[in-house]
Amino acid sequence: MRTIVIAGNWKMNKTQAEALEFLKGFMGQMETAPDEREVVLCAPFTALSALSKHLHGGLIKVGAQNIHWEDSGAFTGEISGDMLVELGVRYVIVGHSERRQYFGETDETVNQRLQAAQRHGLKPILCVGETKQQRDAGETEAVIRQQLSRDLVDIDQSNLVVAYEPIWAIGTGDTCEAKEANRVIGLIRQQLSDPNVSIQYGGSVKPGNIDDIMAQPEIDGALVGGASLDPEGFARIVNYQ
Ligand SMILES: O=C(CO)COP(=O)(O)O
Repeated sequence: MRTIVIAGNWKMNKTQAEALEFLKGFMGQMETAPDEREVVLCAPFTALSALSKHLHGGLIKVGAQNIHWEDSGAFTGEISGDMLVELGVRYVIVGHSERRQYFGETDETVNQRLQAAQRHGLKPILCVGETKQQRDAGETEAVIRQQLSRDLVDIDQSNLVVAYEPIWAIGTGDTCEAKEANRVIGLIRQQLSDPNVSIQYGGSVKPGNIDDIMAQPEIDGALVGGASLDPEGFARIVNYQ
């Protein structure tokens, strides 16, 4: 059975105080959320502890945005699996295009981070997707095939979420057409050995397009950036029809 997973990626937004303020608005609107939808808030490291305390193991899960592959050591600025687990974290985003683009993340380090997440019992959300240039050159399928084949070496697919995030659709308002996202996600599914992996779409998901996206048969959820910062908007996304 494929689980529906709707995750907010707050990126480098919200102080601890702002995260708690968000929860106040968000929780009030979540009472009617269908039980079978997994809802995750992927917050900055500094807000994880406060979020976990307020959510104490309820319907909404806490996620991080990165994890180092070693358990400890001389890795200035990094964070380990043990540190995340201690804070009540359940999910972790790995290989987001912003980390690949700005922080030198490679398929090899993405694979190592995925392995570390699984070793610590965290569910990784692996992000894959093509640039505009690659799409225009007709390379979408090849790029994604290569990312998956390298990122997923020795990864247990029964504890994994994949997010298809076309880079040209991130933060641009230029959402990938729902049918096209469905097509690419279908291709991603063909490359996975476990048919039950949840595959999300990410890239300019908004309250106004979530219903269309979630109506697609291959799409099992969404990874939401900007629109997850607003409690009412994100509640509307979680409560898609
Ligand atoms: O990068 C994203 C989620 O990880 C998508 O961001 P936006 O929803 O702001 O386009």
